[in-house]
Amino acid sequence: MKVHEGEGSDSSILDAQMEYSCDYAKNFDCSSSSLDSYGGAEASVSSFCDLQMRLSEISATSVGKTSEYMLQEEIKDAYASTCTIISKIQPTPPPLPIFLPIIEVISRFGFKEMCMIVWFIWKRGGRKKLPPSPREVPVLGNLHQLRLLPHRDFLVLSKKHGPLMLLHFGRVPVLVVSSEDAARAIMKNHDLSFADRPRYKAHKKILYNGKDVVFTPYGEYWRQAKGHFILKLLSNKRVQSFRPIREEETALFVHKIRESSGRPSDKGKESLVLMMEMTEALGAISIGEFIPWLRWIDRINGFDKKVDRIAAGLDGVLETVIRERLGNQVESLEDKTEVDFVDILLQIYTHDVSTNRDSIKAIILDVFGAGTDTSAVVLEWTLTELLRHPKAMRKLQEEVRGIIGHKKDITDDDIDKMHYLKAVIKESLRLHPPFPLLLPMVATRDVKVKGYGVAAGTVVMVSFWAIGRDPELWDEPDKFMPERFLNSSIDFKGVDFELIPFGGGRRGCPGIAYSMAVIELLVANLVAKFDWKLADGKDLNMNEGPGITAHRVVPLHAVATVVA
Ligand code: HEM
Repeated sequence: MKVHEGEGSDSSILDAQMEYSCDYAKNFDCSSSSLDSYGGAEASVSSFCDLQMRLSEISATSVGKTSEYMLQEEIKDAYASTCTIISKIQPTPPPLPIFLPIIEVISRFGFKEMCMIVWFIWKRGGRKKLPPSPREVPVLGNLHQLRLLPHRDFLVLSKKHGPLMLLHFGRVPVLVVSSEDAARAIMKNHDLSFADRPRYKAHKKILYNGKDVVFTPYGEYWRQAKGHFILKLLSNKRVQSFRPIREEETALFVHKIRESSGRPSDKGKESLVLMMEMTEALGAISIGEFIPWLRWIDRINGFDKKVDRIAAGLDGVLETVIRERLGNQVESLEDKTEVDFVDILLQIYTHDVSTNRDSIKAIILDVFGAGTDTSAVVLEWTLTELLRHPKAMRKLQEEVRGIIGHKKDITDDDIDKMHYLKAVIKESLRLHPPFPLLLPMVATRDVKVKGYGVAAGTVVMVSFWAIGRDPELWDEPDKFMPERFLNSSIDFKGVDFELIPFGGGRRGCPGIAYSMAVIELLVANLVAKFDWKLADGKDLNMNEGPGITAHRVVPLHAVATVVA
């Protein structure tokens, strides 16, 4: 083989090819075994070497000696052998027309340039290799494969098509992520590229055109508003300062169960119904969102009207609260004995000119939607599992009652010692995450994830429902076994991707410490002060209802007996 001076030696070209083929194999996620099944890495490299020799001989000897037509014929032959070799690694070789300019380049410049072009084409080919997809139907894409509980449908589909699966909702590409390592790739390695959220009609209408944090697009407004959450509403110091309110509310809750007279007032009930409707509307898949020319269906089936009604109803409630609170507002929060989220937000509103009333209302909705509703879901499922597993309930009651002794109130120090309680809550979050699909993200640029191309604009749904039940990660994944967390360092703070009920990366949940403080205190009180049994003694329906948060489809009906 003739190598021109300055173009490198045989071995450096070979090295480059080795490197390339390994890199290529990596990009396509070919493990050595999958390469072996294509004839083995060594076989590929030696074939590349033969090819290189043939091509370089042609390019070195032919130019000027052979007519251009003959040269192109020879090179086409060589191309055919390349395709055979490439097809062993890459399912579809580049079509011949793409190769013709390369023939042109070889005849004009030489082998090195050709290598660069082939490398470029392969790289592009790698980026364009799309994740596997189930079969689509015209217009709907894969929408016909989804029913009321998409997380359950995705789990079934991903078992067939893999942990990175590309669906189409109408014409919108939707990447469903169902494994721990794929979630890590997206939420850690590429989290900036997936930091946006989709902009859906219901979010815009209910959340003041994206003035909240949860669904707001990634950008300056998000940065500023999330800063309010992290620094002013949910800092460790603030979570500590909410302790008296937490304890008071827990005591009230316990009192209501004790008296069995826990009926909310009509006004409260109305707001509660609106909140439930909000979470349902925010999680609904509206057809017009994905197939624009079918938007009229949302008008006819009443979806648009429902969203308008919910938005107006919530705005009315929020305006009443804000007016009442502003009327009683004190100059500084220091002057108040008990401070809650609304007080803090109104302080921001009155002192920070860049924050307007809509932002405050949208953020209050985040606190209630992302905060309160999620905790209610965790509480409901945790009690459900404890009722279905009397041994676990007994073990938890023994732990909690043992630690508090004859004391009336449970303190944060007591909670710190309750390891089984923490394991019970983790196990409940693993099996029944309030957001089974976390919250949707959007790719802001073309990205390559685990060898697959993900185009800008693709909506990404990470199914923690699937990850939490992955048999590769969990023994007997469908069983409720809090013990699995007793001697384990796995936590839900967004570092261990096998347990991400709060998401992770830059769009991760800022409310972990706050919600854990509330949930742990509530569960500890409920099991310490009451014995529980199912109201009708029957086996429980374990299905979730529709909506962005996974409530029980049938509300839990349990009977509490006060412990003497
Ligand atoms: C058990 C309780 C909770 C669960 C399971 C939960 C779960 C989640 C999840 C899965 C996300 C999306 C994360 C991602 O995209 O990576 C999220 C985001 C968020 N959560 Fe929570 N959350 C809970 C409690 C709270 C609380 C108490 C608050 C506030 C009071 C809160 C405020 C937020 C906000 C503002 C975001 C949006 C963050 C962003 O987009 O940058 N959450 N939460």
